[in-house]
Amino acid sequence: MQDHIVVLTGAGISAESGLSTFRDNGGLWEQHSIYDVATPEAFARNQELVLRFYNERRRQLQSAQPNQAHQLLAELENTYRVTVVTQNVDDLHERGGSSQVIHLHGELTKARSTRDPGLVYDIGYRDIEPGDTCERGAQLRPHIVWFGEEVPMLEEAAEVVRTADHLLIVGTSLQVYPAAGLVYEVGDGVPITVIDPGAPASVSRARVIRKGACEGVAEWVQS
Ligand SMILES: CC(C)NC(=O)[C@H](Cc1c[nH]c2ccccc12)NC(=O)[C@H](CCCC/N=C(/NCCC(=O)O)S[C@H]1O[C@H](COP(=O)(O)OP(=O)(O)OC[C@H]2O[C@@H](n3cnc4c(N)ncnc43)[C@H](O)[C@@H]2O)[C@@H](O)[C@H]1O)NC(=O)OCc1ccccc1
Repeated sequence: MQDHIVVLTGAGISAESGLSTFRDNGGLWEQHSIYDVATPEAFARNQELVLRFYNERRRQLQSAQPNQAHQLLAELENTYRVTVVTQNVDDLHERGGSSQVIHLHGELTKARSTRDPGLVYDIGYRDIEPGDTCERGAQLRPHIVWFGEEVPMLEEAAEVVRTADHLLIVGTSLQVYPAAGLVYEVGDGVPITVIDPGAPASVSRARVIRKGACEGVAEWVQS
């Protein structure tokens, strides 16, 4: 039975693809307040501003490419069972070749109905405009988990982490919950590796590789 490698990723793994992280200097949350662009209240207050924020990020994503870290994780599937649990809303894991990706916080390339959350549409890199509606005439919104909103994939992700033979954590500050709490679901004695140049100190007994994702994942794969 192949070992099961679970990879928990954050914005840091896409930094070397040119996508800005959230908390680093010049990060997204420096340019925009979470409360103006990433909460249901913000959407109710100023739909146009929120849609523009995600349209800009979707356009940025269209010109971004998966990097060596994304590709190396995909190649691991030749030898191991690999599941990626990501906080990222970009599609770079899939474009890098990963086949098992759980998006905890949604996907930029999808939209959903504001009336019926079950109505989800693939929109590629198209903009969502005020007046764009679902098949029942309700405004569309980004298929993203905003702050204060439930994380529907949480239990499925926790189940995956519980079955890990190795937990690899790449490019996340582990400051957003309940996603950050997933590291505590790993089985006793299961090896944990953190790859992050500014590694958060919070993951006890983890092996830490203080390097960027591309160099760090390459080093880990060789080890
Ligand atoms: C700010 C934080 C304290 N707040 C929260 O966690 C809140 C509130 C909360 C809940 N429980 C708590 C417990 C304690 C405290 C607070 C809370 N959580 C919520 O609101 C969650 C929802 C949270 C999800 C929000 N959506 C996102 N994303 C989509 C949007 C969007 O993308 O626009 S979160 C978003 O921010 C997070 C950013 O974190 P990272 O990805 O780690 O990025 P960051 O910039 O922080 O770090 C980058 C790292 O990379 C490293 N790095 C840099 N360069 C490189 C490099 N080259 N290579 C490798 N690494 C690198 C850096 O060193 C750094 O370590 C990601 O999760 C990302 O998805 N919902 C909820 O609790 O709902 C209730 C509920 C329950 C049931 C029913 C109804 C309601």
